[in-house]
Amino acid sequence: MATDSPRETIAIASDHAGLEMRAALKEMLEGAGHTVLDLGTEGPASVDYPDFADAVAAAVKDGRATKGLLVCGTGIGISIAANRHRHIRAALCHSTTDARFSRLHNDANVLVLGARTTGIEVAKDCATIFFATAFEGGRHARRVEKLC
Ligand SMILES: O=C[C@H](O)[C@H](O)[C@H](O)COP(=O)(O)O
Repeated sequence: MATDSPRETIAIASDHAGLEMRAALKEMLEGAGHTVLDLGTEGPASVDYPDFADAVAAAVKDGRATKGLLVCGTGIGISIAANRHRHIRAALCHSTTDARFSRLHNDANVLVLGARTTGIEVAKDCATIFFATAFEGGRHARRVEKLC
């Protein structure tokens, strides 16, 4: 399997539903040597997931982060919001296979997880694989260019 540089600067954010999963993934990613830019939410109060997708998209756009990680209840709403930004390719992943191919074939730059639909151990494995796998390029590059 092709792998990226093992170090990324990752902008992470979640709504209230993703708070605990985000905290666990932050700890894991920092332990693996990545730099994490944590963009909230700060506490358990109910918030709106588009605001957090927008915050991560902005960090990727202005270079504060090389990739992103978003969590909401299902991962669906925050994926929809993130993918409204033309420079974002957000992949909602439920398995390590999703995570691997989202990088290999789609050059996804934001990993999305659902805290109410995916267990924490699968989520950690998805994050490990996503941030360690390089884009394959070749025929996939032509297709990704058409997304912009
Ligand atoms: O796609 C949306 C997300 O799953 C949200 O996390 C979810 O809708 C939040 O629901 P609630 O406000 O009932 O916690």
